[in-house]
Amino acid sequence: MYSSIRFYKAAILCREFRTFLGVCNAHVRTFTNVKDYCESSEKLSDFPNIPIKRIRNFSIIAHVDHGKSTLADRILELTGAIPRNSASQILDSLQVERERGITVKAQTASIFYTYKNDEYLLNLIDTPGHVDFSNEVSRSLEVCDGVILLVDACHGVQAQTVANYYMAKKRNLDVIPVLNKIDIKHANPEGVCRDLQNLFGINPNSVLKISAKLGTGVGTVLDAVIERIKPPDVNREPPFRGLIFDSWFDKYRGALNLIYVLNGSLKLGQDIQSIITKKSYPVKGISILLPKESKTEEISAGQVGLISCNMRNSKESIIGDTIHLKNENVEAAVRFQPQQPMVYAGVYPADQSKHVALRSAIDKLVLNDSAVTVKVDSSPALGQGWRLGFLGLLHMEVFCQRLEQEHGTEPIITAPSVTYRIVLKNPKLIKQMGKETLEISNAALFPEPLNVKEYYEPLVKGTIITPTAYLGQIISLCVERRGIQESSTNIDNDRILMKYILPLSEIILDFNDHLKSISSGYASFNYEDHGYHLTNIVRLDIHLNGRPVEEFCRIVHVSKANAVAREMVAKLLELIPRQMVQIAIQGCVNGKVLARETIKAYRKDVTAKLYGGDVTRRMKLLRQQSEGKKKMRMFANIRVPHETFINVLKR
Ligand SMILES: Nc1nc2c(ncn2[C@@H]2O[C@H](COP(=O)(O)OP(=O)(O)OP(=O)(O)O)[C@@H](O)[C@H]2O)c(=O)[nH]1
Repeated sequence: MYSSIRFYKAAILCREFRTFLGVCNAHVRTFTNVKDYCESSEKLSDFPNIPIKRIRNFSIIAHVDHGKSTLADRILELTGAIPRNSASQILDSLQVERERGITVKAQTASIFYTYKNDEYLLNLIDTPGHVDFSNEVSRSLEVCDGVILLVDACHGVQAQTVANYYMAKKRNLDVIPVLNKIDIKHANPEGVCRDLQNLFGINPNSVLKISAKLGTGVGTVLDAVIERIKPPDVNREPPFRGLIFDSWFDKYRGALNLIYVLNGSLKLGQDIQSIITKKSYPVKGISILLPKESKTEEISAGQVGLISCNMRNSKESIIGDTIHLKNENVEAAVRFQPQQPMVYAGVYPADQSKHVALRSAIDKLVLNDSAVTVKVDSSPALGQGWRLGFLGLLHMEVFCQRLEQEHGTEPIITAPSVTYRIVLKNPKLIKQMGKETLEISNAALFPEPLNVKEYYEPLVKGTIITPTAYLGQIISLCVERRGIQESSTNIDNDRILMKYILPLSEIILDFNDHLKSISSGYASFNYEDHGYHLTNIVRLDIHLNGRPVEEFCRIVHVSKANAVAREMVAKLLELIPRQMVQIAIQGCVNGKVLARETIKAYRKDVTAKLYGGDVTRRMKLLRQQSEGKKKMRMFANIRVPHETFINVLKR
């Protein structure tokens, strides 16, 4: 059976060539038409029989912009999965990824590669680099046996390189160190190799040097994947067991589940059951992502396939769930450790009549972004909505952008906040709440200070890697953000790695942006959870014409209340457009006004039609106008543009 794969290949093969620059033992083909390749039923009919020892499952991990998606493109081209000179960043298929030029979703592609005359199936996962999407990386690593650790040969080891390396090592994955961008003139491969040796003990001789942009050495990377990454440790014997590691919603087929087969095999038409929900479904379709979806009849252990099974309710598809054949007993695969959200924000429909549509959009999107948590919430000003938990501000922005772009909704997003722990002292309130410690992320629910015994805030352990030239400014930034230095290590003569304990609330909004701007883009930052710590916080209210606007209120550290109040009021002055009434913007803590600005009303020239000098008439008209405005102010419905809610929070 397996030999027919080769027969098929011979038929559609345009040409075989050796990698044009790398040292490569492999035979690599290109195809004239990617459709031929993807839609060959003959090839895919033999797919389940590919021996386990000829399968490799691997991810490309790296710091932001070190070239993961570019390398994925070159690998797909080299193996003939996509035609040469296809659109770039083929696996970054979301509109938000193309617009922002970043990967936000891990993407899988199954590719075929011939190495020393043997056919191999490689399952490649391109992962995001930004810390806000590290959930995607850790989820992807659960179904991999090895990783390509890509490092930019100009910028060297960065904060996410360190985090990703340890994430891979913790899972006992084989690591292939690869230096990218060696085509750039000031690349310093030797220096970066030394850093890899100093930091991780990586032998410089094992480091591959490539240019993903030009394709230089990409063949050697594929050879190393086969030589250095172990085949999957799975079993083809029944019973069938599969792990759902990604899912998304298709309007015709319902929830689609990307599964990694751990045991046995799964055939079209069989009935599968979820270990968590106990619900069962007939398998309506099985496809392989080549990267285009290509139908097959069966997949077996070690392989990755997309299953459609008429799962209409997106909540039934759970990342980390184990599926098995109906009425069979299997053990659950190890569940992914869900990452705890770091930032919370309220999401409301701009128009309450769109509530159902927004709820359905959120449900569908959460299916594709399992790191987001959803709780029902309501606000007097914005009506019924939800409180969503995100891994960071960029994650929140991307999610909201996807809600708009992919689902045509227009949500209002409230101030993002971290979760504070508040220990109450008022016995009546404790009884009413049913607990002594409250977890509060919504400033609107902040209890009266006289009822509170202690406040706690979340901390993170941050890793900063920077050239020593920017050290002074970076230390000042960390001090300003209430950071405490834990350690500092020289990576080499020019670069330093520092560990800081920082309050999460001080870094979620713009810490990274500031760090980048003061270091001309050279410093990098990564963080991990570091528990809760005693603190002193207050609720800062923003009043518009004397009325508190709940969506703007924030929990701030006492030492920052004055500065934040002034800053927010000044920002709102810029962001709220002038209107027919005068608008007073005030920042208040416990009823005390800390800052105030006024937006002047438009002054319609009611005297325009008066020609000449009738002063008394002119004054009368102006008086009438001002009386009218007083009335308007009382009923004034101040128009605050949507983006103000997010923009006001960026420093
Ligand atoms: N000169 C040069 N540029 C490269 C090379 N590889 C990637 N780039 C460029 O580096 C930039 C970032 O590349 P991406 O592939 O988007 O990086 P990424 O790691 O996938 O980025 P994220 O997914 O956002 O983390 C792009 O402008 C690429 O064209 C290379 O080998 N040489």
